[in-house]
Amino acid sequence: MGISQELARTPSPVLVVGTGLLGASIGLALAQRGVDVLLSDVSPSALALAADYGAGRPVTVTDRPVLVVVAVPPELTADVVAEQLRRHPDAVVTDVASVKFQILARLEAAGADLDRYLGSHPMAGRERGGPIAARADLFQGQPWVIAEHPRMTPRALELVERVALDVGAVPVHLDPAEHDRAVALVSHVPQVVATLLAGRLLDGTPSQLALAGGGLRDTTRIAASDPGLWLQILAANAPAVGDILQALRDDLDRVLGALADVDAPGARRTLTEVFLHGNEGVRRIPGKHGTDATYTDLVVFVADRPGELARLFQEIGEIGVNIEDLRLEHSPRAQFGLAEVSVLPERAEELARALGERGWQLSR
Ligand SMILES: NC(=O)c1ccc[n+]([C@@H]2O[C@H](COP(=O)([O-])OP(=O)(O)OC[C@H]3O[C@@H](n4cnc5c(N)ncnc54)[C@H](O)[C@@H]3O)[C@@H](O)[C@H]2O)c1
Ligand SMILES: O=C(O)C(=O)C[C@]1(C(=O)O)C=C[C@@H](O)C=C1
Repeated sequence: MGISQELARTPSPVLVVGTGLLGASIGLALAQRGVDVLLSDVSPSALALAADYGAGRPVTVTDRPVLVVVAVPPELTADVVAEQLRRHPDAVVTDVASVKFQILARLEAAGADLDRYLGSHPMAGRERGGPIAARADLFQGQPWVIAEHPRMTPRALELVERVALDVGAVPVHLDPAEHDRAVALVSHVPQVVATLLAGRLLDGTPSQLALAGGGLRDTTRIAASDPGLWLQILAANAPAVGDILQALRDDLDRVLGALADVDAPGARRTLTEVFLHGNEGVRRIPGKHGTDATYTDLVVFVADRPGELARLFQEIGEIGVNIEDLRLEHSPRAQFGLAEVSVLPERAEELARALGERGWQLSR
């Protein structure tokens, strides 16, 4: 169901350049909120398909976007951003590429108008590209990194934050270099490891592979990702990814040493420690409460007024649902905060409905 126009914080029109998975998903989510979304792509079929799915309408020469969202492959991003800054001298331009430092450095070297550029990165995606894989709810409750830099204007920050919130994401503010180090750990190295692991399956016989279960599927889903995209991501973040892979190689060497003689003194302890570290690591993933308990997260908008959060908790109590976990996100310039409430999955729908009836706005 569409969401009414008044709810959109993002001003119209917004131009999305690159209508693949990310661009079409952003278009769908914004269009559902009533934003006038303009679309552009070098591929006529990607453009037509995104428009057919309802992600927006093809841009015309007379259109004057307030904001441009560049969603093209990483190695083209700096050039396309620079071109959009020139073409639309009054617009703020953002991009959604998976790496941030190199793009900013290239724009700076090219003398681009950095006041109106502010890079970003939604931490949500899929292993399949193209508008056919796009989803309006792709960004729900996911972090959306805003890669702040000293020259950006408050208006640029405000517009990018509004888009992130309108598509249901949670804005996170990070410096571009800090962003690249973080995603090396939580996204780029996991991709390399999943890819290497899946590559090993080439040695498996059909009867061996027929036994594949949930464990293998959980650890290899992203190995189906686009090699071209990932080549560009790794090339732009090579040192940070390399550092973590070196540490991983040391870990593998320890496991290999223990496996070479499992009866040697210390070998079993080494293997146990590897597993205990893994248990500890998985518990550190926010929203992932160990391996034996899963909750459903609801993201509720909370007005920036005294007592609002207390009222939310009280009403959830009245509805009779227990809060299992809670995360708060409040951006200094926004007039509201986001409360991410984790509840038992079987109670989530009932809670969402009851909160909606009581006038709370949920990000979905
Ligand atoms: N795939 C993910 O999971 C994911 C997640 C977060 C961010 N990103 C980032 O989003 C960006 C887009 O990735 P995607 O997965 O949507 O890729 P995609 O291949 O699905 O879409 C990219 C689109 O850009 C178009 N394009 C290429 N060059 C262009 C140009 N010069 N002008 C206009 N359009 C052009 C292509 O025709 C294609 O339709 C990348 O920078 C990627 O790093 C991807
Ligand atoms: O879930 C997936 O399929 C993804 O590939 C998403 C994922 C990630 O690693 O989390 C991949 C790359 C993007 O830059 C952001 C998100």
